[in-house]
Amino acid sequence: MGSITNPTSIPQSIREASGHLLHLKSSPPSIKVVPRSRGDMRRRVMAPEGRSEPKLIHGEAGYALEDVPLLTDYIPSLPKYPNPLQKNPAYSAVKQNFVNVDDSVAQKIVVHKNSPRGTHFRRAGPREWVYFDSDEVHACVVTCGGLCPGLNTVIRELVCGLSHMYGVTRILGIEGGYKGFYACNTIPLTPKSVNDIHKRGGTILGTSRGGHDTSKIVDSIQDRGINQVYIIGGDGTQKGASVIFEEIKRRGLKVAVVGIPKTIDNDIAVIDKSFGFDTAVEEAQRAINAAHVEAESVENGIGFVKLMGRYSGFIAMFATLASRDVDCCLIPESPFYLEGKGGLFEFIEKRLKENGHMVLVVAEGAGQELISESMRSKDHKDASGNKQLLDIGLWLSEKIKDHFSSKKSKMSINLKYIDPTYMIRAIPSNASDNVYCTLLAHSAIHGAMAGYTGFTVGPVNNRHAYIPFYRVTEEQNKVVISDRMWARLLSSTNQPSFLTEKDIEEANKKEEPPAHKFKEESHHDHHHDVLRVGDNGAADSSNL
Ligand SMILES: Nc1ncnc2c1ncn2[C@@H]1O[C@H](COP(=O)(O)OP(=O)(O)OP(=O)(O)O)[C@@H](O)[C@H]1O
Ligand SMILES: O=P(O)(O)OC[C@H]1O[C@](O)(CO)[C@@H](O)[C@@H]1O
Ligand SMILES: [Mg+2]
Repeated sequence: MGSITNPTSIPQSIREASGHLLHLKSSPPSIKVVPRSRGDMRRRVMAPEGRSEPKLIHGEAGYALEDVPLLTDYIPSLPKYPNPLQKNPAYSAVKQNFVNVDDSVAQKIVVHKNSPRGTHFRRAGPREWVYFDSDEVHACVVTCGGLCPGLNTVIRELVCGLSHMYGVTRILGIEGGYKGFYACNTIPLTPKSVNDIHKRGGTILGTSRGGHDTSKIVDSIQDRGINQVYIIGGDGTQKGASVIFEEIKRRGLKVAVVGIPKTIDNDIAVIDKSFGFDTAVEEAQRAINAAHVEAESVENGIGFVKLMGRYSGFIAMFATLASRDVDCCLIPESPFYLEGKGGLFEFIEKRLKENGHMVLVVAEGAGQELISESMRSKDHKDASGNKQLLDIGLWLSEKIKDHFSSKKSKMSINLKYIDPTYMIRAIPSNASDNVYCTLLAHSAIHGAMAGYTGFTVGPVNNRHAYIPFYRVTEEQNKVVISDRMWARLLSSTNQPSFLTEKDIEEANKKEEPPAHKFKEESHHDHHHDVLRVGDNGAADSSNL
């Protein structure tokens, strides 16, 4: 048995700092330094109205812990219990059952001799003491937003993990997303009922956009006596979870609110990558292969594939990098133009002359400004307030066809358009995503049992961590076109960047860190912050 420390015995400096921060009322400016005590530098970041103050603990050499709330922050005298994992046969041979209470995960792993240690998050994992007796737990699981491979695996692993690790018997599935709390049925979930759901795509609970009525949701949680809420969803869902946490805290309820990040677009900030992303990239290969076969079988064939990616072009970028058959990849983050020197039409003509065929991949959010210019369309939104995109695939296919069939062009082309967008997210998750989903679910459960709340769980540099909601909702994860990963794509496809000097300037400006981030970390390698897949984790762009 390893380091056994009471989870409430957070070091004095940390407890003082957290307590101090929690009780201060906000006022300008956005960052304030509170008095230092021996080597412990504490800095306070103001929260928007209605949101809890962040729990920030600063230590030596620029160390910063962005901690997550504990139920005991607002319910001080909660009883605690020894973690039942100590007696669990599955864990009997484990050398260190519990993570050290001081363990934290560094957000940046590429450092220089004199660079500050930077932001850290609390490491996920089981704690020696828990704040829920197993019989007392009444958990619920809800899935919100769009589909993503692996949703059913996470549901399964939450149910089996709660049951097998902590002996929990009362777990409720909320049907139909957030509005299901007050407008749909619930279903009891047991290890038996979820046994083989991971083999199916979609979510057995159903999902929805919109319908986030905080009071009704929290009323429902309170009325049903639910005390652990597991919320699986994307950036919008995590914002919703944050509001639910605040309301639960305001009412003083002993309810842990845990977010599990889900997004096929990989647009959630801080975490290495989202579950289902690898599966989606793999499935996209089938469409790209088909496009390639079609294109190379005819004269001047163009295989054109549209993939998902509303604001972030990760699926298109990674599907392109994985495939090697793609001649040009267009993503929302990188502007492009059609006509004239250096434009897309000129490149298509050149590539067709060289190779006789080509494959084009476009993320659905790419080139939206070009379409809206030409169509003068209205801004349509979905039920969650997300912008409804114009179909770049159909629009661009027509534009390419029109261009090459015009009198000006001396080349006739044969374009085949493939739109597999929903097919890549409606499938079950692959093996590695399944394992990832298990770790996410287990980390989420350990956190809730240990009394942590108001957090999203996820891997940061390959270590699972508890991340405060505000950190995953304040910005979206996007492909950074001034990073070397995008350069790798450009050199792999050998396509033009379509960027003007002005675009490059804009791209660099967009990398400015949010205003509240600490000075210590803002002056260096910020780009590592933004491109997790391929930048921060296993495939660190600067190491390849
Ligand atoms: N700012 C917000 N505050 C409260 N609830 C929100 C907010 N934004 C979104 N939600 C709620 O979260 C749920 C899911 O949001 P959304 O449809 O944007 O999907 P998502 O979670 O971002 O997933 P994805 O985009 O990956 O499909 C919806 O029920 C929506 O009402
Ligand atoms: O049609 P739906 O279900 O609203 O989902 C489409 C959107 O969901 C996502 O998969 C995730 O946000 C986007 O890529 C896509 O634009
Ligand atoms: Mg979203």
